[in-house]
Amino acid sequence: MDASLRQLLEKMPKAELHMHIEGSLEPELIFALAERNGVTLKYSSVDELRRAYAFTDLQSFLDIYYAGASVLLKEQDFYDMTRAYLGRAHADNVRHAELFFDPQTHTERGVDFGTVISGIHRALQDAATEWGMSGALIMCFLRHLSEEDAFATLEQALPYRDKFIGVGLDSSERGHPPEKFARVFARCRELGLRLVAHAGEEGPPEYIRTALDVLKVERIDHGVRCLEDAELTQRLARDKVPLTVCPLSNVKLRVFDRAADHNLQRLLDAGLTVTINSDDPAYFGGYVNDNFTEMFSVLPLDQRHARQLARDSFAASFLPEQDKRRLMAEVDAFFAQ
Ligand code: HPA
Ligand SMILES: [Zn+2]
Repeated sequence: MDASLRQLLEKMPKAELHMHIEGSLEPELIFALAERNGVTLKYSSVDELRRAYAFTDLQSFLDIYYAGASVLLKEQDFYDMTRAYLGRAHADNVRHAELFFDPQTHTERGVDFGTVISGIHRALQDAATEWGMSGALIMCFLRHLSEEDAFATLEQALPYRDKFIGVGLDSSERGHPPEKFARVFARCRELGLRLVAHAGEEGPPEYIRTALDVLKVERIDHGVRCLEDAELTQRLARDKVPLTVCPLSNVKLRVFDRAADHNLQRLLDAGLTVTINSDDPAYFGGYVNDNFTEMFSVLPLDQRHARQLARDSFAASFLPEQDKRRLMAEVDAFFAQ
């Protein structure tokens, strides 16, 4: 890729819409927090932990990801983790970040819901004050757990309703179809929450369809397997349902064998609204700009694609309309230079 295209990708204003905050925990921070909190890890060093990041599928990643999150106990731990991510995102010129968090990973270990959300939220407030970066939180339900568990989590979340804008669905996809959470999502909808779900990452296109029809989600996280179903692809294009695509994640979790095999270009050619995101940057080998530069290095994408991806990152966000328009105008001004 030529240097000027790389510069554009790195410097253009962008939003990140698919990032699990627990997936931003770098091994160094995991060890620092383990020491601070007296938590014993299965790994004896940062290097040994990093060497364990050789995943074969989604589940092999999730096992290590949940183990890493076990060092998070105090409000300050959640703050420090989020602060570190936002600093990296700011350096990548992320102007708006919608972050997933997994409360059940923490409440299961006896950490209070309020501790989790308060620490993450305080870091977002500081990033807004210091860097003018906006942010929002999306609470994810772990789909390998029960509907009852999800309802209990929603109850715990309600006193903090002002601190998150929506809900999502993550963790082990296969065998846990969206309809398992139909009633929880219906309740969240009544509460005025924004709705998203992971679908069509490892799971079949059918899960994308039921996420739309049964859960009534507004965006699909990943969704890359939609291309296996022509009618579904047409529907996604026609209805402008955004897909939050995470290229390095897809390669690390073997959804595609190599970056060059990624279907990003075909998704764009099909007229879909696509955004590029980092998913779990500490585990998958890069932050959002690394995802952009990798895809533009191996696929025949050009400056027009870059502009479209930047614009659509704001268009697909849950920002108020006037903020979307302002940020998309900034993208246009940036590319007009
Ligand atoms: O990519 C993912 N898929 C499902 N669950 C997850 N939880 C963190 N990252 C992911
Ligand atoms: Zn994800």
